[in-house]
Amino acid sequence: MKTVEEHISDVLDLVEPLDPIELDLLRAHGGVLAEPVASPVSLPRFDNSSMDGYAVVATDLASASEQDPVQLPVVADIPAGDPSANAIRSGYCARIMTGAPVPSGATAVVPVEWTDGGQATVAITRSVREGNAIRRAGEDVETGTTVLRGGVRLGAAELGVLAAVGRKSVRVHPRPRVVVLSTGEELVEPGRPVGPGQIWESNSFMLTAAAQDAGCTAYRHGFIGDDPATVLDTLDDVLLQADIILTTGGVSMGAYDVVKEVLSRSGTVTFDKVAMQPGMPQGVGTIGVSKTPIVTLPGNPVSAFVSFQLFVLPALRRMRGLPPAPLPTVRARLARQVASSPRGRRSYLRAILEYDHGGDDSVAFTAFPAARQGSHQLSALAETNALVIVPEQVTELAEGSVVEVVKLPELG
Ligand SMILES: Nc1nc2c(c(=O)[nH]1)N[C@H]1C(S)=C(S)[C@@H](COP(=O)(O)OP(=O)(O)OC[C@H]3O[C@@H](n4cnc5c(N)ncnc54)[C@H](O)[C@@H]3O)O[C@H]1N2
Ligand code: MOO
Repeated sequence: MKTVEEHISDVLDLVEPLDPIELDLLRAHGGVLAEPVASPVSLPRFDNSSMDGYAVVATDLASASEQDPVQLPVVADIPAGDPSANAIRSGYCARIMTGAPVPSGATAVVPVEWTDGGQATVAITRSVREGNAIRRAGEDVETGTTVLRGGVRLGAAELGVLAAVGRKSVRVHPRPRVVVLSTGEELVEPGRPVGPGQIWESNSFMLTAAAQDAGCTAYRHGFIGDDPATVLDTLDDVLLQADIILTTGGVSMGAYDVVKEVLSRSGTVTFDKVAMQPGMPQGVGTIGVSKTPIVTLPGNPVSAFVSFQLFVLPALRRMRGLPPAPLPTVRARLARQVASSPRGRRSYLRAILEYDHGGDDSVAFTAFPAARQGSHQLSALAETNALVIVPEQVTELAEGSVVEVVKLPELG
């Protein structure tokens, strides 16, 4: 059997960062920057006031006090955005608002709270240090400084920085387009009646959402039956809209395992058993002249979910221009025993992971494995936030054992 690591590496080998495109800022949100961005200007661009008050020559106020305020004539009124070149000299002041350019000659700004708020002349009751309440040009960013390096994910703060340095658009690796297609003759659209032997389709909803959570644009193509010609035609149809295709079902040993049958004849997909539980039957390769990557996940819902987290997520990260890191793991103490795990396969047990600050050693988490661990038992998955790893050669674990645990992505 193939190891988990071998399969991770085979899936990763199929993908590369998507070619960068220029996108307006809000469309670039969630994308990964494909260029370093330097600021063409200083930030702040000009000396400006950080408070509403009066621009003064600080030395004029050396003697100012509550009892003996200094009176100054107000020779200008400077709102934010004022384009005029204001100036003051000793013995005068200008009323100024937050963000307004400091007039030449001024050496400090006195907040309005230290004054009587006068408009023709103002009485100032406190002295002020040089530079008070003045934000100097370039003290945030100097012209030419790199404000964002290539490879960063564009979230709220990054978009703010880009706009602040005047960028309208940037080059980003776009969100990968993921098409999700499930197969199975037994499947019925939720909301429709189910007949004997039929079940409501769930994998494609789950994986489409998982791909969206992973920063992709995901399309739920839905599901198709087990007719090889239809599967082939459908794959042909979705090729154009996909950077990567995910299928579920039809990859094990059954007489009607249609994905395996069709893709064994066309494309480069190889099918293997991976030494893990759940998620043993897996396939990966490319299809079409475009050599679109395709990952064929097993049909059991828990198997499909776990396989997505282990194999597909790192590949999606690489396509987005990020390092293809796996999900993080932590060490945790088992809150209950694991009675059995198949020898020779690595188990990923669905579990609730809790931070345990009362721990008396370096293990700061406790893992509560779900009671229902079947590949079909989706309800247990819905309550969990982690996967306990039981190594290939371990067949049981006592309560209290320290284990490695994969943290599943948190909802954003
Ligand atoms: N003789 C063998 N049988 C099986 C083996 C094996 O090695 N030898 N492997 C088992 C394992 S492990 C898995 S996992 C499954 C994988 O089977 P397929 O990928 O071929 O999936 P299906 O047979 O189509 O479906 C399996 C199971 O999941 C349900 N299913 C499928 N698609 C959906 C969907 N979109 N939404 C909800 N549920 C779905 C389906 O009804 C089946 O119950 O094979 C084992 N068998
Ligand atoms: O290995 Mo299959 O993926 O559990 O049920």
